[in-house]
Amino acid sequence: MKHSIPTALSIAGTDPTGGAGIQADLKTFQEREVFGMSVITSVVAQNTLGVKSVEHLPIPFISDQLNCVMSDIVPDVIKTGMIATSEMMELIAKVIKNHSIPYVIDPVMVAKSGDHLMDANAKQTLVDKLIRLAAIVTPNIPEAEVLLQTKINSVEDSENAARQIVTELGAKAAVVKGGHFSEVPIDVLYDGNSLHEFSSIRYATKHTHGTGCTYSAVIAAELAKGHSIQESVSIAKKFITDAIQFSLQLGKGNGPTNHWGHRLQGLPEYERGDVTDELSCKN
Ligand SMILES: Nc1ncnc2c1ncn2[C@@H]1O[C@H](COP(=O)(O)OP(=O)(O)OP(=O)(O)O)[C@@H](O)[C@H]1O
Ligand SMILES: Cc1ncc(CO)c(N)n1
Repeated sequence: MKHSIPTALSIAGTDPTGGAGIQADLKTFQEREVFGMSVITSVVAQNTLGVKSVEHLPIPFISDQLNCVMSDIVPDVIKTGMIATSEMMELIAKVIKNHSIPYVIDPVMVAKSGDHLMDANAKQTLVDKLIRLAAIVTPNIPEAEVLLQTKINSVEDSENAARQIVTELGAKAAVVKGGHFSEVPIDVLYDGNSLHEFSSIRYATKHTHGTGCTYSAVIAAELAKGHSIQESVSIAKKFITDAIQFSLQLGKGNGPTNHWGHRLQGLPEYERGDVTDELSCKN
């Protein structure tokens, strides 16, 4: 049954400080006016400084969570973030195959703090079992390098990588994010037909914890509304740029982005609350 409002399911790990993982996804879905749901794969004790410890939930319990959602409110889109083990990936692949729902993969491997969030041997399972089911895959540069066993040093390399994730690994589309480039953060999308570039200015800020989660959650939300891949990525790029620009200055390390930053664009400074405009900030 088609719902009256768009719905999105995030399957991912947690961030108790609220900037990444499931928490970032739900905040983003809400900002995009999509009803957000979540299935937790791993509970992560982390903050803006790093990861302290991780508890993977048992496979039968992840399966129960998935069944509860899928048997009751079938989402218009499914997004996965942190999936740490091959067993979790195999379970999720089965669920995705049983439904024809657009599937967004953020292939989370390593947190900004450098902590590993995916088992080394699960990387091959990701390629073998999940990538081919994706409507779009959203790797950052190090993740695209792992997926393709190649080096990415330029926008041209990103273009080749995005194309290869589609033609060789079987996803319908791929966007290679440019956050790890040292200069302009250019994201490169290959939608199965052509290449598209999305760029913004680079903010000299350390508050980029959860940018990838937030960005892919916007793409998922827009796909749930029926937008095209190209429109969805374009909206995601604007949303994340605003979220980085209007930083909250929270935490002792790499702080979270501002999920309501898009609402502050154009408002006079005195109406923005306690946020920092990274454009006028001397870092
Ligand atoms: N300093 C910055 N200024 C402007 N845009 C940025 C900056 N850093 C990242 N971005 C943009 O944010 C989005 C997410 O990219 P990024 O490469 O940071 O993802 P990520 O590494 O997966 O993030 P995370 O692992 O923290 O969730 C992309 O659109 C990227 O271009
Ligand atoms: C749970 C989780 N997912 C993704 C990331 C990457 O930002 C993170 N730090 N934590």
